[in-house]
Amino acid sequence: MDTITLRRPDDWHLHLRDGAMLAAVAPDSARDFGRAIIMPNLVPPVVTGAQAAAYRDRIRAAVPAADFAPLMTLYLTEATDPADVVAAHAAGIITAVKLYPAGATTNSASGVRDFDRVRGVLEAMAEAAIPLLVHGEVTDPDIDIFDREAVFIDRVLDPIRRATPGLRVVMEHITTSEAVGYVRADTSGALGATVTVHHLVINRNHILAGGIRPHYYCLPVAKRETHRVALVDAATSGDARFFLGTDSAPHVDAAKETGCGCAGCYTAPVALPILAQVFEDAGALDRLEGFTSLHGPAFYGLAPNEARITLTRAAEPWSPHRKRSTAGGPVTVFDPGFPLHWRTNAPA
Ligand SMILES: NC(=O)N[C@@H](CC(=O)O)C(=O)O
Ligand SMILES: [Zn+2]
Ligand SMILES: [Zn+2]
Repeated sequence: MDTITLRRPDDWHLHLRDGAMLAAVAPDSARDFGRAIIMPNLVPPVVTGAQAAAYRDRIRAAVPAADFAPLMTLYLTEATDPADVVAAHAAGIITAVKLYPAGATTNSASGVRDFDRVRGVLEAMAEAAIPLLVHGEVTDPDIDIFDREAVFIDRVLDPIRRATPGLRVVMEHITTSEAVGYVRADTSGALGATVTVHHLVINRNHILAGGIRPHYYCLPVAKRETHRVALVDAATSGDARFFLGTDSAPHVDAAKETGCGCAGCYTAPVALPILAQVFEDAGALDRLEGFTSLHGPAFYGLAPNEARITLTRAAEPWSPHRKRSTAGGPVTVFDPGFPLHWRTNAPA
């Protein structure tokens, strides 16, 4: 039996939803993670500091607060008031601001259409060192869905960064070798990227070959195998610009297994066991702690967690719960397609 002990991980991209779904899923993240960047794409979205504070309090009420800290974000719209963003950050209510191109993903209808209209907010954020977190896909219907991330980098992200010197940016849930290359080529020190668990494990064949598998459908959609390999290489390289953001995104089965299914994979309950296997297979278990627990805090200017978590590898695989039950119906837990030998010490 092997064990590894890590500083308690953080999740730098997490969807906890609200209400009954929040109550059902928040404990899964709080068990293994010390902090999480909470995505603001509720319906309606979290757009003001006051709304972020209220949502933070609902999250705190849903989990035993002692060892889980929600780090809140605001959803950037063309009507966002720079002064509200700066004040919410100064008051410690928010950690970052999230940019969704309008229509790019789940609950993104209020996102940005005309990037010139958020220029003032972005400049205020650069000034106050507030990170911009980016869902990096163009929404132009003429652009093939598998190309939307790469095109976003050229058409949107790079121009925004050039126009806003000093702006700290996290490319969220990267899925392509182009994104890995863009981060690696950066010399500003102001660019990072989160990598999900599922994008380290699946490629587009998992979604489409041999039958359509809605629980592997997420956005950005998984790409071909060469891109998955590039992501594993980035995550296991020790490069501190890459860190874990699970993008754990629960939807009830009824919303996934339907004629027009929602995007999102629910990975929180199995994220660390899967990651340990990915890093072991890459011969990089010694770099797991950097990816899960050190690089993210460093980018955000925070100390790593003091608490530790132990992962144990047993010869016999264990079987995670396949469903998380919620008041709205069951949510399917992500299946990596390989046996899980690693397990966290926290109660399952
Ligand atoms: N990743 C997803 O496929 N879905 C996320 C939204 C997002 O992160 O883009 C969700 O909120 O369900
Ligand atoms: Zn997204
Ligand atoms: Zn997300």
